[in-house]
Amino acid sequence: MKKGSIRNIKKEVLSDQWYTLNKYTYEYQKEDGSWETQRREAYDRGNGAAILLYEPERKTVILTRQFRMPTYVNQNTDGMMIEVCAGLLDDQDPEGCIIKEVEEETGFKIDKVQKVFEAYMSPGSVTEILHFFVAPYHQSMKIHEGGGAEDETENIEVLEIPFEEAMAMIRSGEIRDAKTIMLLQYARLNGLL
Ligand SMILES: Nc1nc2c(ncn2[C@@H]2O[C@H](COP(=O)(O)OP(=O)(O)O[C@H]3O[C@H](CO)[C@@H](O)[C@H](O)[C@@H]3O)[C@@H](O)[C@H]2O)c(=O)[nH]1
Ligand SMILES: [Mg+2]
Repeated sequence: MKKGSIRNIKKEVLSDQWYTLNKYTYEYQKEDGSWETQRREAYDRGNGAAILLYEPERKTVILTRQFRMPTYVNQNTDGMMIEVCAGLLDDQDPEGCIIKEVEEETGFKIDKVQKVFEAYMSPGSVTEILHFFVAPYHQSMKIHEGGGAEDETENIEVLEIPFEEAMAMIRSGEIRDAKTIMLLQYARLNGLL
């Protein structure tokens, strides 16, 4: 039977600039009960929240387009990514965070969101848990242009796209952000649109 317990955990900070890269050394108990020493690096940038805004009558969704440097250095020619609205929690609760993030990034003022699931997005290397939400929107909720917080260099473009077109963009590879694919597929599976 798998034991899977660990002991003697030691943490070493490798980098602590914008976010934190830690290296953990620990003993891991194997199936036969013996202990082996393992080393793993874990990138800690806190937890996050993401949301699909959808308009049931017009069958559209709100997505964002922004430059993502880590993708630019790995096969994404112009570094631009089409994503659902998302942000880091900092010290907020996931629901409060996503409502604020929606207003900053998309310019929509919403007050009700539905949590649909949460997920570790890259469990071998990143500590983050991402909280996933959906919420209907309407043009009357638009209070400004969006684009990201004034003090952050986000330069976010807000897109309103027919749901079917967004699904086709997954197939064509124009959308290849995991959280966005997960929420669009949730919408399809649950008949939101
Ligand atoms: N100066 C500086 N700024 C940074 C750095 N890394 C990120 N930023 C800035 O930090 C801000 C974070 O913006 P949020 O909207 O809060 O987060 P996010 O980057 O959109 O994160 C969302 O997407 C991620 C990628 O899918 C998710 O990992 C995350 O949970 C969240 O959903 C952005 O303005 C970004 O440019 C850095 O190394 N240096
Ligand atoms: Mg964001």
